[in-house]
Amino acid sequence: MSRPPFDPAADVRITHTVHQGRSADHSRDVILNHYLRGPSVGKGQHGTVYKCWDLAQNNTEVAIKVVSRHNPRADRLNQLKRKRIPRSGPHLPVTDNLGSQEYKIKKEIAVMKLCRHPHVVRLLEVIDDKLYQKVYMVMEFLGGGEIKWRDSDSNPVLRVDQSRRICRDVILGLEYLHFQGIIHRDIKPANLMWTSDRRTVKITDFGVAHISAAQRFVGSGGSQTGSGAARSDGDADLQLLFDDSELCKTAGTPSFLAPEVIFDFGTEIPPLSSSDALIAGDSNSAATLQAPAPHRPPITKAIDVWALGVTLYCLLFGKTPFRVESNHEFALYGVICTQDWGVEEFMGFDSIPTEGRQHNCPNDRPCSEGGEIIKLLERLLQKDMHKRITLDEVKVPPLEILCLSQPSNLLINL
Ligand SMILES: Nc1ncnc2c1ncn2[C@@H]1O[C@H](COP(=O)(O)OP(=O)(O)OP(=O)(O)O)[C@@H](O)[C@H]1O
Repeated sequence: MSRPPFDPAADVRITHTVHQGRSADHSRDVILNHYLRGPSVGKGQHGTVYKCWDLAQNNTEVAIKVVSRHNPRADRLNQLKRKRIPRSGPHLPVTDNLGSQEYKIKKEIAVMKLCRHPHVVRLLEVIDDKLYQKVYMVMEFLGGGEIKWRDSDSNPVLRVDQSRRICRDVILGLEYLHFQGIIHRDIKPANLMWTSDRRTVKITDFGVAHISAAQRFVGSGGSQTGSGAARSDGDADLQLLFDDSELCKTAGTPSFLAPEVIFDFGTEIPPLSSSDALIAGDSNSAATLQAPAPHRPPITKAIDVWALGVTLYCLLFGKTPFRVESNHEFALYGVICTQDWGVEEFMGFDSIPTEGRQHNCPNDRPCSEGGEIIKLLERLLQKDMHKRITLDEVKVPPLEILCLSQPSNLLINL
């Protein structure tokens, strides 16, 4: 078997013994095994994340996500949702049951255990507290926080070169995930975090990620569907945990969902109120609407490429490309599936001219910087997943607008 072109998967310690105590000094801080617990740095749907220090490793900073193995409230809600949502009919349920809390944690850990890459948050240890039914996920600490991309008036706060650099890091991380058969399913700025020195961006939050046996080890180019096969016992275990039919379920964040995920909303568009008309479109928008394909396209890693396009748009313009004025999710899905996106006159905090949509520069002559980026966006935000650019293609000149071949050298000061 040829060696994968990336580092081998991380060695993640699995610990079943748990000692919890208080530090001997006045602070009486909580100590869990050899980790000193600091302040909470975030709360997700399923757990709380704390900044901690690894006392056995020179007080290295780590982040520990604490999750309850069982979350009766979430499990009950899941059951209720399953009962209330009609199984037949033209639309997929918006909030599919992705399984019990325990199943979710198992999947998140299985995904993170496969990963060891400079642009993917690293899982270091899992502490399994059977007595108190808690799981502690010890990760590298990302002290720079989430990417901030807009101000309170939805104006961009990042320069174009900064946005390019962020996307470059995400592409390298995604390329690695996709090679492993991992589809992240929730790429968006909130799941991209800075290291403390703000030099590197890492992909985080594998809460809805999926490992597709069919798409494992097939590279990111060529066919987006792939045909990988299980290679080891470990792979066979992953196949048991991850069922590819789950990929059809709607998971992720509405504004970032690819048209193929919400395909049914493009075939039968819910009525839009006049206020829900596309508000992203402007005089520069290319008005051609793409008719949905007659059959549901497969759900592949191309959904992450679409979400990357939405993310790049957000960083450049301070807003999402598809928007409806009401908070109506179905209306938004209709717009994503059937409407085109528009661009403003300038992009980024440094106001680089976009020069509108549809740049037709000859292949031997590059467009302006803004023009090249819009060309890239056109190919990332391609509604037909078969025509959407692959990550391999993004790296080929002249599209190599994100300087993927160059070492990262841009320090972001925010
Ligand atoms: N490795 C990390 N280092 C520093 N802060 C982190 C790290 N991981 C998560 N956080 C912070 O903790 C917050 C909660 O993260 P978490 O993954 O639990 O929740 P989430 O992103 O809302 O996902 P979910 O919906 O799956 O619970 C994040 O928004 C982030 O601010």
